[in-house]
Amino acid sequence: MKLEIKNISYQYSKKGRMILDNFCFTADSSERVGLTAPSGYGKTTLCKLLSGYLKPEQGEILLDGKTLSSYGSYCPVQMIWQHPELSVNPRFRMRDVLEEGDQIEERMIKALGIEKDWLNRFPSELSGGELQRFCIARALGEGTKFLLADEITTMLDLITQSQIWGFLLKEVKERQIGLIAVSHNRQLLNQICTRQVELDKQR
Ligand SMILES: Nc1ncnc2c1ncn2[C@@H]1O[C@H](COP(=O)(O)OP(=O)(O)OP(=O)(O)O)[C@@H](O)[C@H]1O
Repeated sequence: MKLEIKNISYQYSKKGRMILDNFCFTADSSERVGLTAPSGYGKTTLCKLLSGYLKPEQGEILLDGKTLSSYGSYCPVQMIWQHPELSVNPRFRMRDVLEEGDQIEERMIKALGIEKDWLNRFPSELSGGELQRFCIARALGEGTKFLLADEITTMLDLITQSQIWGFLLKEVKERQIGLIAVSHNRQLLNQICTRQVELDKQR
């Protein structure tokens, strides 16, 4: 599948800076693309546009030639955020957090090291690494075709980082899910990506 960004422009307010200005980009689901740029250049904004959280003022985003909204209620481009505690409903038990997504296979829960007992807890009763595992599972529903990983392991220790990336790489390769990974860690991107793209500062 092909994810295309055609001439996207975006600014948060009319008087604000153009975060993306006539920006174009294409990725195939066989690829793992590393997205780099200094802080504030618009990497997260681009991910939010790509996953439908923000609407572009100009331009379009197409998956295999069709707009994301034409794919129904589950967006095939899923985003995993840097701060898992901000991306889950604090009033939901973890079992319900998982159910917000598409159908999630039991084997993924196991492979991510999610323990049965955690399913009954609230987000505040888990560590950041434990919580991020749930966010990763939730983003990997059956209908996912592209995964956007925005600094998803920055706050985790090296062992947890390596477990999470080991799982993710295997999963995206086996299921032919395209990956766009945002990180300031070049070494990580060199290891996991098939190519890297530097986002330029727009005017
Ligand atoms: N909701 C918002 N309202 C107004 N401006 C915003 C909003 N969100 C982000 N911005 C601004 O948009 C610019 C791009 O932010 P973004 O988070 O996309 O950058 P980034 O490249 O991901 O940065 P970092 O590497 O620090 O995470 C920044 O100048 C930021 O202050």
